[in-house]
Amino acid sequence: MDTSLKAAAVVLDSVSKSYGPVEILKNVSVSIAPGEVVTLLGPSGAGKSTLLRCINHLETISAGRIYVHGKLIGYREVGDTLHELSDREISAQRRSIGMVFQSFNLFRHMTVLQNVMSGPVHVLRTPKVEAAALARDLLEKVGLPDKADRYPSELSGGQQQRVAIARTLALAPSVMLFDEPTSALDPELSQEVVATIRSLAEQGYTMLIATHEMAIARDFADRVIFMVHGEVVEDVPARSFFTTPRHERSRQFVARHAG
Ligand SMILES: Nc1ncnc2c1ncn2[C@@H]1O[C@H](COP(=O)(O)OP(=O)(O)OP(=O)(O)O)[C@@H](O)[C@H]1O
Repeated sequence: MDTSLKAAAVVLDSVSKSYGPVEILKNVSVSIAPGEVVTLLGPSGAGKSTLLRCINHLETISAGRIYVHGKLIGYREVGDTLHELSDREISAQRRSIGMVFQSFNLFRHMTVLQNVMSGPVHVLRTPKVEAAALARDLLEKVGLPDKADRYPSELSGGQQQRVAIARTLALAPSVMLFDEPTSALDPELSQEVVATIRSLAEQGYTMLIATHEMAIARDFADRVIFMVHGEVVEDVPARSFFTTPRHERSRQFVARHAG
């Protein structure tokens, strides 16, 4: 394995993904360094969600390789042959990759605290007292220290998404993937979630964020990867994507979304 591959947090090496005859990701190669914050932009249907879902093996890729911190995702390589990992091994890999979804996915029958501690207790077998202390720290981190005993239905959408972020952090992921984390929220609540993501960025988390929220891309992301029809059209520092987009499609996208 070459050293750049080992040093990167996430590597997609010539990844393709098809559903039947339709190619959704086309030969995508991307590398993300530890601590980097990368936004994935592109029109609806570009393949952003699919790309994120391939990284934690929620989707099986059709060709190429994906590595997270040097570990091949979903497979074991023996010579030139790939052998699929067992469900157990795949679950273990997923644990190190946090994913935050558009729809929060909280357990409705559990309190906020129980939601955040559920991963450590059930997945990592952390003792409950320790898991509760960790969960309280994380609720503090996402700005919700006073909501521990509430149920998700008692919170705003923005607060629920911040609980979902705390729950993902509870498994101490080495990489965080966000799939449209603000698109179910109205603009004011989106801003709370953006502020939480910004604070994680400042703390050095490695993050790949598919979003239509330009504030994330423009204000604190390091890089923008712009996709159209399953292909990476631009992979550039965030600032230059907005000031000097290179491709016609990027120019149109910036004009439409970034005012
Ligand atoms: N399970 C599936 N079977 C067949 N086609 C699929 C499946 N999942 C996604 N697709 C197709 O793959 C393409 C990319 O979808 P994807 O959700 O990854 O795009 P996206 O860039 O995230 O879009 P959006 O911004 O609207 O969320 C779309 O044309 C979609 O219809």
